[in-house]
Amino acid sequence: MNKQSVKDIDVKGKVVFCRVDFNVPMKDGQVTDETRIRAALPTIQYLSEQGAKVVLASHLGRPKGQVVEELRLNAVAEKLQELSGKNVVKTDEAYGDTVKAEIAKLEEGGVLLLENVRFYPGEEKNDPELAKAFADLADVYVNDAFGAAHRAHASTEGIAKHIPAVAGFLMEKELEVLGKALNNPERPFTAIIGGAKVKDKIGVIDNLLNKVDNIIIGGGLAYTFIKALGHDVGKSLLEEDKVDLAKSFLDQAKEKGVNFYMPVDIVVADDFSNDANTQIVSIDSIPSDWEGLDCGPKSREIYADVIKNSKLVIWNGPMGVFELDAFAGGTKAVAEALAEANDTYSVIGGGDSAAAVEKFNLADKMSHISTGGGASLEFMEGKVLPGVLALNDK
Ligand SMILES: Nc1ncnc2c1ncn2[C@@H]1O[C@H](COP(=O)(O)OP(=O)(O)OP(=O)(O)O)[C@@H](O)[C@H]1O
Ligand SMILES: O=C(O)[C@H](O)COP(=O)(O)O
Repeated sequence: MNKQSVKDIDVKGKVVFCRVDFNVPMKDGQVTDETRIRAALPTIQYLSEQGAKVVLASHLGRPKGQVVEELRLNAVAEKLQELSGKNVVKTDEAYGDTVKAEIAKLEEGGVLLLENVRFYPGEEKNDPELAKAFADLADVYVNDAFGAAHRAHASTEGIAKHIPAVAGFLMEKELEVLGKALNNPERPFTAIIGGAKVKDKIGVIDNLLNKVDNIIIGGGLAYTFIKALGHDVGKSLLEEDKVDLAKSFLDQAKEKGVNFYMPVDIVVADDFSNDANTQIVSIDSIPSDWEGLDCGPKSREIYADVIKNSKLVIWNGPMGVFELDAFAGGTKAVAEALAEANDTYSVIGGGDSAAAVEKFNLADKMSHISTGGGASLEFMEGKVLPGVLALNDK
């Protein structure tokens, strides 16, 4: 990496604004997967041991510039305290005089977590004033939020214009491992894209079509493609205004010789719950009152075959609503195929995909579990991540 890291600077006695990605899955106010918090610990511990005053900043969810009570970082602070064994001070704001006063009370090695930075409209707009307000809290900026490095926001990019800016250990490790896989990828190279953030992910496919040999589409994303083939999708997740784009991807895949795999059968349900009535239907027979929540057994077999014949697989986004056992089969089948494919280098990206692999106890069978979802995808597409670009060169 040609960017400076925490090892290149002296942080003793300095206030370090450390951007982390604590955008973790939550349920009923509790953190349900702590992978991203654990992943940030080496940098936090190091800064603390070096005598820095560690001010952590993160987003959680998409509160769209407003305070959303359920998206406060209090539960995250508690989890961090438990995992790090350090007292973690939590502020209810992310900048300003009250925060400054709390930072002034921190001892060397102390750790403080700011409130969700996305409670402020300026964060996602990369507002220079907000970036300056963040910078005013600290002497040094450390970016360890690989998962948010594809966003040019005030706490991931703007702040780096004001104070010395370096990478944390997690950021370094992610760039190194993913960079190795990407430069000269082993082939066949397969991308598996699923999940629910259709708008985010559909654009990524455009670039991947120039890189990979196989694309597997699953999860909520699949229905926009099923619609593009001219089939009705009932009540399934659908991004109507992306149907034409999906169509064009199918054409491009043909032109470029990329094998494009979509579900051939679907588990549909009459309700979004474990107790729903379900049936397995082919993609041209989704009943109008039902919604597709998982891929069916035939699709799973096809996907497993492609995976086992690949040398490099990147996987982002679950194949179905894996949180509900009734719709976890497709995601589990993909995870198992990856676990069994000994000759395949597997890169898992995305909070939910990582959580799924954990849930099936297969995490240690994967080659690399990235803490980045969209970030790992954009990196693998070959894009320069703004959060990385903004850091000081070596
Ligand atoms: N068919 C479907 N209908 C509705 N939701 C689905 C469907 N399939 C999967 N999902 C949901 O998609 C969610 C995950 O989507 P998401 O795009 O956030 O993936 P991710 O792996 O977390 O990636 P990222 O970190 O980039 O967000 C899960 O909560 C899952 O229940
Ligand atoms: O979960 C992620 O991929 C990162 O935390 C970024 O979140 P975002 O997609 O809401 O920007």
